[in-house]
Amino acid sequence: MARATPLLKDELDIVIPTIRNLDFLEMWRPFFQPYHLIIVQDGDPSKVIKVPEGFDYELYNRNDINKILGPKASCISFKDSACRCFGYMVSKKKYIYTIDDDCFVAKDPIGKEINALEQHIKNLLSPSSPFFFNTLYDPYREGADFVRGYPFSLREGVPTAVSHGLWLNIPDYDAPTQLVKPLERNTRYVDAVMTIPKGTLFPMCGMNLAFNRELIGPAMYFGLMGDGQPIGRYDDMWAGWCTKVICDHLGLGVKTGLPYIWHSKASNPFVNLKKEYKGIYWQEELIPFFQSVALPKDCTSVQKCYLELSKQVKAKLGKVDDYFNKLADAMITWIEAWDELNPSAAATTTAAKLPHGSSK
Ligand SMILES: O=c1ccn([C@@H]2O[C@H](COP(=O)(O)OP(=O)(O)O[C@H]3O[C@@H](CO)[C@H](O)[C@H]3O)[C@@H](O)[C@H]2O)c(=O)[nH]1
Ligand SMILES: [Mn+2]
Repeated sequence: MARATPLLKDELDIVIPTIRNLDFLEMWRPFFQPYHLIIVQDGDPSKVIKVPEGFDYELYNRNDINKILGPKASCISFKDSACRCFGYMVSKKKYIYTIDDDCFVAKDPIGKEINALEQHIKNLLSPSSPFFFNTLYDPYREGADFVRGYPFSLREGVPTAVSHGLWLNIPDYDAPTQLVKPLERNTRYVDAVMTIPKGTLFPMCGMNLAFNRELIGPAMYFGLMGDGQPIGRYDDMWAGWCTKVICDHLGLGVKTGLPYIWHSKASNPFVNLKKEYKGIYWQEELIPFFQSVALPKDCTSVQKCYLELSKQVKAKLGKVDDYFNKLADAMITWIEAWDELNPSAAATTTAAKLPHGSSK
């Protein structure tokens, strides 16, 4: 029987930020080989990154990024995994999956290898239900449905923009938690996918993440981190907070849960603490800011939402630290660069029809 064409084979790019050889791909070969990879090489551009034979990929190092973006390259972080967002920008595909190079194929409770990419695709291709919580989790999953009392007017759901996967073994803990619980491993496999309700923020981890680039790509800017910046390991968090408020505004869904990957390497908690510590107290001001963000009705595209967000970041967070003035400017540069590299798609995302006529 002819082998079925892998789902979204020509509509999805896999983006990998890296500072090392990509031997980890050997384990993913059965699942990733049919797909195009975009490798964003961080750090020393003269280092040669070895990619296993048989993968179709494009690789960008810092020299390439500077050449392609010119002065706008200033918005792409250096010496931090945040550089991965350059891969989102240069991709021409509808979907993105991004994974770290210390993430491997996990096994489910019956020992079956998990095709994380396949599960993310299922998550992205089925609707989300942000306006009313379904207690039986994902109602669109085989063998589940909406439970009694769930309004029929809401059962159509909304388009899914983001699929946030999880991790067995090394959990994505912040440095203080890592220091207090150095031996803790995540062994709990929760067989669930759920939509994060509208109005609720979440800590988006970039390790095992997929999204619909056409719906939400311009919001997936992994904020300025690494070399020359006062903070690290908040790039994905920043992108997640911006993405969620924009998804809520445009009536798009964000899911979390399956699939799991096996996260193999715990990074150094002391190095992590140095990177994170400002973020640990800044976020006590950032979260109330994002919770109070109101985007005007005329923000009908991701780009317009993002530029409005940048304005509010500068106005309300610039006083927290000058870093946020820089970040607000970098957010604008990111959109300019995005639209330069993606002219046809620029400013096209329109607000999905909100059920119940609900609006901001
Ligand atoms: O300077 C760098 C360092 C690393 N990378 C690449 O980025 C990912 C993640 O690196 P690593 O696994 O060492 O980091 P973690 O502490 O486990 O995870 C952090 O990364 C983010 C999640 O993706 C988040 O901030 C933390 O969870 C690997 O692919 C490295 O090769 C890099 O590009 N530049
Ligand atoms: Mn890691």
